[in-house]
Amino acid sequence: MLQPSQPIYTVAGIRTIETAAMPSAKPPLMERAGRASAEEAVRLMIDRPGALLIACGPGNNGGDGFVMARHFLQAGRKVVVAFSGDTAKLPGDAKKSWEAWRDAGGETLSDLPSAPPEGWALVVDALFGIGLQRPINGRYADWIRALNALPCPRMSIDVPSGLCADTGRVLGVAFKATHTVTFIALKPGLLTLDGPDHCGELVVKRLDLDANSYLPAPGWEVRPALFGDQFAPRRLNSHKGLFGDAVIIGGAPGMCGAPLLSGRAALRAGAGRVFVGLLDPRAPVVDLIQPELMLRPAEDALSEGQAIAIGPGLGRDEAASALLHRAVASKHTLVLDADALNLLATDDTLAGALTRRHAPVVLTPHPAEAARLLKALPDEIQANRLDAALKLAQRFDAHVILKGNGSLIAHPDGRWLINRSGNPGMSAAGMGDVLTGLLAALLAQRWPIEAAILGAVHLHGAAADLLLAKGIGPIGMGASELPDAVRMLMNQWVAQHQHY
Ligand SMILES: NC(=O)C1=CN([C@@H]2O[C@H](COP(=O)(O)OP(=O)(O)OC[C@H]3O[C@@H](n4cnc5c(N)ncnc54)[C@H](O)[C@@H]3O)[C@@H](O)[C@H]2O)[C@H](O)CC1
Ligand SMILES: [K+]
Repeated sequence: MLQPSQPIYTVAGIRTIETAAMPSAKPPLMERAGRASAEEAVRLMIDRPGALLIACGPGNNGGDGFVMARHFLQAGRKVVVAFSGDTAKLPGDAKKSWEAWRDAGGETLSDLPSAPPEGWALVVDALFGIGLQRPINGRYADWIRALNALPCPRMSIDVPSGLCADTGRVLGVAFKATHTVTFIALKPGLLTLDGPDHCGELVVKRLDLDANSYLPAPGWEVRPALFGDQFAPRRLNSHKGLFGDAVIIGGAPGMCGAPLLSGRAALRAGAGRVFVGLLDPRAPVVDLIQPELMLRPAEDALSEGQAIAIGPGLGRDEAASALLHRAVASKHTLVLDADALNLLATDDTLAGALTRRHAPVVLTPHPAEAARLLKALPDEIQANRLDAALKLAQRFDAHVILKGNGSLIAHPDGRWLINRSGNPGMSAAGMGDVLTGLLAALLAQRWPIEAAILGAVHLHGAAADLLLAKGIGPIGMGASELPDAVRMLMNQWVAQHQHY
């Protein structure tokens, strides 16, 4: 009997269902995938009595669809299968699945049928999975457009058809799922670029982890425990020196807002002191909204602090370049953002000096800055974000945060992960400045470099998610609203931390 699947736990909006203990002689992988898909579909159809439509493709993704259809047929549900290929050309397992569907009395239509009067209970995309090789066009594209227009839940098997499982790019046209059941492990393309817009609610079915065709996209499962003692409660016998000095440097004439945003964020994320070095000779000597910030002429701020973030509103003139050279020559942990990245992109001596440093460096480019650094076009960066992030990490021997939907973190040794927090409310001016400030604050508090990077990126997005949950955004969410939400999250995590 088909039972609806029950979530074991939800992390960052992704439910992961551990497959119930399998009989010793495990059924073939496709059987397990098709059944797992059917169990998920039952959950989606609980209050929807109508028929189920499954569109099958020419490969094993289609095979999963035939297995799923057979389970529904044997459970007595009305199920319609559309398959426009040649069953004789189906690959091995998929052919067997189709034959089992046929032998169970299932019929296969060669075109998409029109919806019954009561509408479909659910439509299932079993057209293409990880085997998509080229942009989808012709009849499959017509099917996808027609399915996307249907007013009912839409479920994808493994990968929304038309989405590249590696990069999150849409090849031609892509199925817009309300739910995606992916197998064995998350694929990077489900988590970055256009993946999240096409997956809907994402469920990972581990299927007993048989063929690990993809490395799990690490880092998507971000939980306080990842940060170890960083969230241990503060000792009573504390003083601000214990929480470090963060330094933000930027603020060329007319661009002081950016470093002030970074500085304020650094305060909210717990730095003991925050120095903001401003290039503009007419810059204010105090931030009247946040007088805790210690404003300094930029060249004086360089000698402060444990961690220096340089770039917000820095500008690209001689003075900015000279400051950047001094920062790179320093022994500090360094965060390069915004104009510091643009200067780096055109200054090979800086690049050389960067790779000779001992203290860690973090680059925080958005796609256009990454394109300048790699002498590429922004579209090329977005075409394979993971590749671009890894290339930057290697080229500059630095840790990299490639910002955007599903921000990518790449380390110089080639390890990488994708952040799952955040939402379109972050598409607003100043959000990058806030991230830079968060990073400087965690580094100033002597977080290990990888925890600081993951912490800053995750908290940045999680703060935006918290604001969204309160009805603030996505329209009009302001960068200066994030730091208070970050502070709330960090203190919640401290409260959750085991005290003994
Ligand atoms: N690997 C695993 O761990 C599991 C895989 N399963 C399922 O199998 C698919 C992958 O199957 P595969 O046959 O490799 O690829 P697809 O089914 O995605 O399709 C390939 C099929 O489609 C043709 N094709 C590719 N691009 C196009 C295009 N643009 N237009 C037309 N035709 C195209 C190609 O020639 C092939 O014929 C995986 O996603 C899972 O769903 C298991 O069942 C579970 C574990
Ligand atoms: K699919």
